[in-house]
Amino acid sequence: MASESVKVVVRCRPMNQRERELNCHPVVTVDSARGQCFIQNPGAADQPPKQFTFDGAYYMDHFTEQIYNEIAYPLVEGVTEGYNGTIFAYGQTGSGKSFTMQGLPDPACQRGIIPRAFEHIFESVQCAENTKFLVRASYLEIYNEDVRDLLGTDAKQKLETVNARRAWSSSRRSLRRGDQPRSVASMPVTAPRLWVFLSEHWTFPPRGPQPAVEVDLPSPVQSQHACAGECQSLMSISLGRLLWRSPSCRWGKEAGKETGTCLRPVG
Ligand SMILES: Nc1ncnc2c1ncn2[C@@H]1O[C@H](COP(=O)(O)OP(=O)(O)OP(=O)(O)O)[C@@H](O)[C@H]1O
Repeated sequence: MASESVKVVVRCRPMNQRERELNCHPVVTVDSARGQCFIQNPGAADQPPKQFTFDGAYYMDHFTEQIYNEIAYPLVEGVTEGYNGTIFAYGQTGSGKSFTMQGLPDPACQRGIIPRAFEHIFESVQCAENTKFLVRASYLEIYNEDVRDLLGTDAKQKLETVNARRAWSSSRRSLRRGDQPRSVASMPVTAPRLWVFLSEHWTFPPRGPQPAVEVDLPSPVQSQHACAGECQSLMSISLGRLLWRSPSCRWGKEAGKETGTCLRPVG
């Protein structure tokens, strides 16, 4: 596969019962070795099929296991080394997004990408030496313009959204403040340098007087979270790759205590 940061793969699902009953004919063929997909116009069988090339192309007989190993595995490995990664499925309703992402428990080769990634991450955590990990999971749904926390106490409650201009000016302030205690020039050349994303989570404590900014360093950086009490993460923005770590690195623990990763916005 090419080494671009964004990779696109396509998966063609088998026809469903309705399509078979309607006597539909497949118009898609796939050349997996070349990552190519061909679509034949059924009304113009004499014309050559339209050809599309992707980073990967999978047909109806491919299993999610193979897709995980070829596409998701390297990305999840990167996450365990401190890189950010996202996998998302896109397609019209009924095209197989849930089938690929969540999958079936049985047969095992069709288990989805999400449970496979969880297993992969926790295996890596178990095998790691001299590194502490903090694994957090959130499960949000964005439906139309509404955001809901599916793991929240009331999964039907819509989360509050913030004015983007206000969020950005606060983010800049947070970045400037976070830059000050950051050691850059004094970093020993031999220090274990990791490219780490600084991601910012806007959080809204249900019972707190002020919103807190939580700066989260993804694994393998040891991270303690600033947010006191119950908070609901609304969005996560990757702002840059900023920090390094050594085994003795310590991060702030309490909200408002401005050490390490812990920040509070001025206004
Ligand atoms: N690769 C596949 N092999 C076998 N069956 C599949 C495959 N992909 C999808 N299906 C089946 O097709 C149907 C629709 O798939 P799925 O529910 O994953 O679609 P979806 O894109 O998540 O739809 P929606 O957007 O409506 O939630 C399901 O019955 C699923 O089992």
